[in-house]
Amino acid sequence: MPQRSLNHAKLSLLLLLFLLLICGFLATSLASYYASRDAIHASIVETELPLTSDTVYSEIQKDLVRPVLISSMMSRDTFVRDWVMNGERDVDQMTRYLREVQEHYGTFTSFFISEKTHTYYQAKGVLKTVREDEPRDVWYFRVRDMAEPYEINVDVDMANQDRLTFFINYRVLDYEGNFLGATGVGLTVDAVVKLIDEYQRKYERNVYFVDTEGKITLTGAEGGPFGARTGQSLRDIDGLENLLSKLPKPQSGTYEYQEHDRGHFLNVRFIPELDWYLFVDKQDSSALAGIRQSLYLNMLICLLITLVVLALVGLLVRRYQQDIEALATTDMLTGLPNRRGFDLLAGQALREAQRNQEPLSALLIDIDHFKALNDSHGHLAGDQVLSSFASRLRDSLRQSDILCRWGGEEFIVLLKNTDHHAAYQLAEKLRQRINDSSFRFAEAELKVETSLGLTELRADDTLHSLISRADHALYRAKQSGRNRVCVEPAGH
Ligand SMILES: Nc1nc2c(ncn2[C@@H]2O[C@H](COP(=O)(O)OP(=O)(O)OP(=O)(O)O)[C@@H](O)[C@H]2O)c(=O)[nH]1
Repeated sequence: MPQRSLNHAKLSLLLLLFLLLICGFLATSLASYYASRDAIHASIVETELPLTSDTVYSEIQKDLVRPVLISSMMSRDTFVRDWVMNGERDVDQMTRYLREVQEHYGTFTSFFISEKTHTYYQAKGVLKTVREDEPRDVWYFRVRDMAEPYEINVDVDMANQDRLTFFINYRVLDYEGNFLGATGVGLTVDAVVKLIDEYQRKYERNVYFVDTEGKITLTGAEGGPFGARTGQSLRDIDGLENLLSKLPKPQSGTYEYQEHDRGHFLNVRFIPELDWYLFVDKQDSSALAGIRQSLYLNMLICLLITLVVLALVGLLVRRYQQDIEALATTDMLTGLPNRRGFDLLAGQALREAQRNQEPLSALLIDIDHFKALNDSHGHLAGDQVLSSFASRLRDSLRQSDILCRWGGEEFIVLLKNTDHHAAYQLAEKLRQRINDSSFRFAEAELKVETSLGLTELRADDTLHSLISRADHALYRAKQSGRNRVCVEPAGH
């Protein structure tokens, strides 16, 4: 096969291998990436987010249970009821009572509002008188009319610089069940804010509360989604269009939405005690960054493995190619180049000699009566003689000379930088040396003689014309009695 199509086949093989490996690696990497992505996605949507939401919810409930118990106890306290029924005479007694509750239980505020006088008592004394037409006092009249024993209300506390406070408003009844007023304690939302901050930090997600109208009611210290503040409506937050198209009004459930280019997972849960929704929001980049990174690492490793495999296969193919080429150009018996090998070497030697105008001689050497040697001593003996004969020729020549087995018992030598005079001397020396030596096979000492045909390269010679002249010289040597060197002059 010509060299070009060999190279082409080699390139095609490497390319095919590259495509196969890359496609295989890509397919497995992407399949495992998508499988892990789906698993992470499912675990976030089905487990993680609802779990965080449950945890925050139960923490809030826990924080609210204690004040509910304290308020319940206050509403059943006989001192409170007796004091009201006795005409609310000594304000200090009530103030002291409320102060005791506040200090002992560590609440933020404690209060009692009398139905009879509409007086608002708290730990520091009388705060004010509640009025039905005062929006801030609406809560009291709501509690008065409600059927349930208590409510949890999130409101600003007027007694404490209007700080956002959880109020437990308990109805107080006399021994016959008549409404006497409302009592209870208030807690600031600081504890809940801390809790939100802790969850946000720990789980890398955004936690905030939204009322039924979509207004943000409570966030961590750093604000709600994209730094939004309490009181801001979700509708006014840039980037939430996609969420609002899915969730125009807060509603419990799990949602996915895009904010600019980033994907989000969102869990919404209604908290009946507060009439608020708890939003737990996780950005998918933080969730999926890890597996995306391992996908890139995977692909890099695959690419490296592919390149290493290709390099190894390339090397192997080259080695095999070289071995095959060597086999195709070498004679197995003598280890000399064969005719094909000779053509490759001789062409270049001829071109060099002609270009540099240097002399070059061709010498054809043929063992005389080799058939007879084969016939009388066997083919193995013939082989042995051929192999040893080749070695002796090689030992008698220079490294730069080109020696090949021309076929059968015939050898050819190209003597570089050698004119026919010098070549003749060398040919004679070779012939003589062969004559004087013998070849050992088994117990026998075999002797052979050689005929040699010699010619010198002409400027217009081709390899073919050069060898033809040498062959002609050899023919003459054979014809004129063998065991001699004949020269074919370059002019013929
Ligand atoms: N043992 C052996 N014999 C070979 C090999 N190659 C060719 N021969 C034999 O060499 C012999 C060459 O015979 P011929 O071409 O008649 O030449 P010759 O007997 O040397 O006679 P002249 O060349 O005229 O002196 C043939 O019998 C071939 O079979 C080989 O690799 N090993």
